[in-house]
Amino acid sequence: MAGNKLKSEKKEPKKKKEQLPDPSTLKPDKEPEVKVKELVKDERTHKVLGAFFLLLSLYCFIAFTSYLFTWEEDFDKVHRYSSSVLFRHEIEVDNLLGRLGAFTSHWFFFKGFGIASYLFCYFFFIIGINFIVGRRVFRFWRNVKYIIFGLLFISMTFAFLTGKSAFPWGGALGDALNRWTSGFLGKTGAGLLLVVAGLSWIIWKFNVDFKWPEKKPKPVKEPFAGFGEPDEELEDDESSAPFATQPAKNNAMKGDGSPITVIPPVEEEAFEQELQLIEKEEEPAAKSITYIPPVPEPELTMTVNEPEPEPEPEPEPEIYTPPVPKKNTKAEEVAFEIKPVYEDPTDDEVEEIVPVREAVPTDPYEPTLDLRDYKYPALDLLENHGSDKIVQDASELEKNKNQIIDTLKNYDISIQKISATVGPTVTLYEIVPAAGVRISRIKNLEDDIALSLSALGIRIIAPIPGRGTIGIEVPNVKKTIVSLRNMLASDKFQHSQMDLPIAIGKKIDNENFIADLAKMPHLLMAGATGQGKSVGINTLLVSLLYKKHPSQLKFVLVDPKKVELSLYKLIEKHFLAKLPGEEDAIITDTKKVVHTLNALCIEMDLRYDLLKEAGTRNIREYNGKFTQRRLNPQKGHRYLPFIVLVIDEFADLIMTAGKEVEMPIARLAQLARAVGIHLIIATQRPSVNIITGTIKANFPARIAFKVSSKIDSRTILDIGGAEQLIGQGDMLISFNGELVRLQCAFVDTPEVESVAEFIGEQRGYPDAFLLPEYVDEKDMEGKDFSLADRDPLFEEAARVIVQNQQGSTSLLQRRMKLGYNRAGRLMDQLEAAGIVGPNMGSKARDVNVKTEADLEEILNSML
Ligand SMILES: Nc1ncnc2c1ncn2[C@@H]1O[C@H](COP(=O)(O)OP(=O)(O)OP(=O)(O)O)[C@@H](O)[C@H]1O
Repeated sequence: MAGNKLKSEKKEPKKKKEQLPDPSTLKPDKEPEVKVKELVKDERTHKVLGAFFLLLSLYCFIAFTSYLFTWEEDFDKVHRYSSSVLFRHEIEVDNLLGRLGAFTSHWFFFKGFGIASYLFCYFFFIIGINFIVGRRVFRFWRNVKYIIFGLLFISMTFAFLTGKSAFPWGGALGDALNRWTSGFLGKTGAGLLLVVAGLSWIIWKFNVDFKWPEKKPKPVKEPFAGFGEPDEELEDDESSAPFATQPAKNNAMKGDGSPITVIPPVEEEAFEQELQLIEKEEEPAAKSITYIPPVPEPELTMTVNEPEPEPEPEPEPEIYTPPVPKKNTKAEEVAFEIKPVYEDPTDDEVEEIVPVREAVPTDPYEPTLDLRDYKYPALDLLENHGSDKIVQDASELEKNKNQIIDTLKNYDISIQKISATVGPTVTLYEIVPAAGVRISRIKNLEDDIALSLSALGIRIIAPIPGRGTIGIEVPNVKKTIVSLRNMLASDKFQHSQMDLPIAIGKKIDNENFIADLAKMPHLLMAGATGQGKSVGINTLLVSLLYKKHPSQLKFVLVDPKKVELSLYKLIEKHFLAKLPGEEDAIITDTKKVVHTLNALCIEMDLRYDLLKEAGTRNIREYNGKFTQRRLNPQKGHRYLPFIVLVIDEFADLIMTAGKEVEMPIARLAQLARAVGIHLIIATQRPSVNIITGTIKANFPARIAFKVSSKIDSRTILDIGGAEQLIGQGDMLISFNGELVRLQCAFVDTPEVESVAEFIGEQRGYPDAFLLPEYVDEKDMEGKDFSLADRDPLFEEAARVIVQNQQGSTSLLQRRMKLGYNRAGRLMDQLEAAGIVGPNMGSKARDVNVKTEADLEEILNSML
């Protein structure tokens, strides 16, 4: 490099001399082209344009509004002189924005679109905002379509309704449309056309649900025999009416009216078999071919492991559809079968009961029916970044091999055999040393070998575990980008039955490294800035989005840097979880992070209670039982989605909140795996005060991108090596006791954006998934026993206790989604109010109030 530099410096004066005779001719040609391009791309140009459009929008708005009041006075002047009014100083107009305002408004209102002209203010506004913010806050083409429809529809409607009014309500366009349509269809026909167009738009936009009012089925007790008393609230739920079955509580809360049903326990089906099958995962063996180059020494052969055959003209499925249990269709069939019975009842009460008994046992709960129309993102939303074909340069291989042999020879180390495996970023040379050579000697020569190969990022693995060889990894001159698209298209990912499959990257032998986050069960990522952490996080998140349904997975995203995860805001109503009452689902504020982590701990405790009550050991067994309808939603049971907590900059949090953050994270990391809560934590600074012993002990799976020192590498991986990586997604993953070098799959921000947009545009839940409420201990201090300062949930808690006649704190926790401390405090307040008796150790407290009527009296007297 330095040599090159010197050469070019030396040459420069010569060049100048040659060009002296005609220096001016080239300049004017080149410069403007570069400048215009740069100018168009320049962020500042966008901001200036943004400001211009916003002002234009405001200008039009003021001019139009002023026109509404001054049009009569200004009409003659503007109409008579047309555009020349702009240049006649003697003409005075009343419009607030002078002659230009009067002329523009006249032009838009009278000659154009009437009152619909306000849509232009909106149009300029959205362009302005998009330019200023620097991304598509408003979707341009969609808005253009709405605006064109609005201009036609509103102008014609106003022209139709206002008839011969002097004010140009519909403008020239509205009048013309109205005249033509009324002539063609008649006045009534034109009116009907407008009504139909208006209604069609409303239906299209809001997907209005037309439901015939249904009769309320009489409460039925028998089908619930296995569950105890049915809940009033559920009986009243109208969405359950057609089949006289009850929606599961969590589905009902999400309110999409899907006929998801709660039914009595059924006999165990072959469901368990299905769950067991999920465990199996086949790993296609990497093929290898042998290539023997002309080696001078007789014993030395060289083996090149060919990359796995290209994901051949892979029949890429247009839309990836994960295996949804066939039971889906079954549920629908049942629904259709039942309907006729319900429509034609001779005796309402009897007919309504029958379907419940018949339909129930065959209809397993299917969480994906919450959003039954949900479409998984298609692979073509992602890009192919170059070909995934690994470039093998035979001369480069030969040269490196000879250099390794020579270097070792210089230190009197002879070898028996050398082979090479070419990966996407590095080539692994495996050496079998001659008998009697000590491995530590080769290891100590790491730097010398690196120097002689004049390459950065040499890593020596001595010995390669389980192979009896010594590995030397040398970076390839030409690296290959591993596209996430190709990894997601691979059979291994497509047919994976893992709970939370994540496509991480490619191994040196070109095999896809796809792992199950649920088994990891948490992941710690570290890497110096700019080495590929953010891309890595996106890769993991996008993999999960391609495989999971919104009902099965929720993300809690913590982004102290505020920009890295903001793209995922679009999927808030599908995949994000947040605290009740929070506006933003993506958490950027440290205080809120502490609350969210504690809320997650509460969710974890609640889930453990549910698991315990269901007699299950983990989320899989629990959800299995729930889908088989063996758990009663009225007792607080619900389908549990996996929750993945992602923290993009952990160091930042520890610096600002220290123990407050560390404690809940350590708790979650220790306990949350069984209840389906998994953590992905990334940090730029892997120092020991950030990645403490407690944290490390609970994150067995760790990823290191390039770090700045060997110490950092040791902190994260317990071994050096990550400082030798070459950046741009080159990484080491320590998982299952193995250390593997991978090239991280690459997904670019626009790809993530289009996946998020694709999901965000679909119908979602009414809100993000709500985590349990967390009340800061400090906020509640001193309020414990004072009835005047009762907890806001006091009355609700009292009702829960009296309805169930069970004075148990864990009942309050489960039913009201509360943490242990708050539930305990509520119980103390209930005791102070005489509603429950004193604490009786492990037994539930006595409930002193026997009926709800008595309770209401007590509550009223406390007001
Ligand atoms: N897997 C990859 N394959 C190819 N190039 C990559 C890969 N990962 C990252 N890069 C390149 O490296 C650049 C920096 O990556 P990224 O933004 O993920 O770094 P980072 O570690 O998150 O940095 P920071 O901590 O400053 O946010 C990317 O813009 C991209 O060009």
